[in-house]
Amino acid sequence: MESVHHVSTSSKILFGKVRKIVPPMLEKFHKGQLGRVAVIGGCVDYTGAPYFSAMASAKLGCDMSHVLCERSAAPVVKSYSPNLMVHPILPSVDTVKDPKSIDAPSLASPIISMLSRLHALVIGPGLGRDEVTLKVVAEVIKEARTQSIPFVLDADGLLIVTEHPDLVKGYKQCILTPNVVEFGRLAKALGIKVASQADIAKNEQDGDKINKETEACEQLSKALGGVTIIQKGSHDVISNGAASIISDIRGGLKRSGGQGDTLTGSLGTMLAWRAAYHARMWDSDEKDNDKEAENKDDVRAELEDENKRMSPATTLLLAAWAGSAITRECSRRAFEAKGRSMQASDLTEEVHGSFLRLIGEPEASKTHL
Ligand SMILES: NC(=O)C1=CN([C@@H]2O[C@H](COP(=O)(O)OP(=O)(O)OC[C@H]3O[C@@H](n4cnc5c(N)ncnc54)[C@H](O)[C@@H]3O)[C@@H](O)[C@H]2O)[C@@H](O)CC1
Ligand SMILES: Nc1ncnc2c1ncn2[C@@H]1O[C@H](COP(=O)(O)OP(=O)(O)OP(=O)(O)O)[C@@H](O)[C@H]1O
Ligand SMILES: [Mg+2]
Repeated sequence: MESVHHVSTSSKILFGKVRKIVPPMLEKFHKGQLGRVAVIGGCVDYTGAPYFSAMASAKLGCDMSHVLCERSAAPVVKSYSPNLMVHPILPSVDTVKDPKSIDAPSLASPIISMLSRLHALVIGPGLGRDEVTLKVVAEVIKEARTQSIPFVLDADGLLIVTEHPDLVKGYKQCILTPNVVEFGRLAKALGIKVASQADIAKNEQDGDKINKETEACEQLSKALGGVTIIQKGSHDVISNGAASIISDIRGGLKRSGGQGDTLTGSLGTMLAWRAAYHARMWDSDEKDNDKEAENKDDVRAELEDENKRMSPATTLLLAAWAGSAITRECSRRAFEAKGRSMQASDLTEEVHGSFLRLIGEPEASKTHL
């Protein structure tokens, strides 16, 4: 199919480039430099999702993991792990005086005041659909964008985009992670006609199926002004509208809920590391490259040259691909150990092993281990 823009670089080469954006572990670094990530989510109904996301982020290797959740969820999430910093600062209809006339920017201010100290946000795991919460989170998204803080949007966070696409339109520091149903909702909201996954599966051969799905993902990304999207499924399609990468690392066969949370947490840490790479936090052997990748040939050229520094457009796609690959490997390993009894928490325990197997420590770390 002519109209899709696949970058079909091998996984081995991609993992080599992922290693370039993983900060080495050096004695000179202080607490926080390997990543300060906050998950915004957790409400009366869902406490597992923000926990799985924040733990994946921590176990992949960020230094500080925060959860910003609704008041009723906080003691529960805290009880799962003392490693997480849990802040009960997300308002809901139950915690404001008059839910019909709220001052959303002022309710959002405790969260907004934390933003400058964070490297990345994951918005949506277990957020719920409380009308007050969603209005406040929309304010946080606006401010995060103003401050150029990268974020991942998932689950109920995607509902905010479905209702207000302008919040993210054209923002080049975010990743949307819709499942099949969420992708359909987003496409409908943006007036894009896409064949349903069921129709694609019924009518197309494997190669055509991937092309059709990629075409849909590229269209949605373009409609959102080039936002990076991971369309989750039997393989994950990752696109920024101009270039697309397929993640087809083998996963497990159990489809228990909550696996998407390992993905969002991993992405949070990858985004924090990507920011450190672009801030040149450590010495690199890559040659400077001032050009921003604009199309699939530029992206491929940056990915396939071991010694060339990558531009932010390429590292965003690569971070998305790495998060997807790690999650699928976690699922494969957890499924191998647990079979049909596998649960989301089993993926959490596989994050570090998956990182080591797929990516491995950067060279500079090795001398210190
Ligand atoms: N332990 C937890 O706290 C969990 C909380 N979760 C939260 O639950 C809330 C709702 O998430 P949902 O994902 O249920 O979203 P929705 O409430 O939008 O439901 C999506 C529905 O689509 C179905 N579906 C998914 N993939 C499909 C496919 N390929 N083909 C056909 N149907 C498919 C699912 O079974 C689900 O019923 C979110 O806030 C989410 O973060 C989930 O992440 C699961 C784990
Ligand atoms: N058929 C499949 N084969 C292999 N991996 C899959 C398959 N379907 C989904 N996955 C993987 O599982 C992870 C979660 O995707 P899924 O579609 O279950 O998201 P979700 O519905 O948002 O999950 P959650 O229950 O966490 O909200 C992704 O990393 C995806 O690659
Ligand atoms: Mg989900």
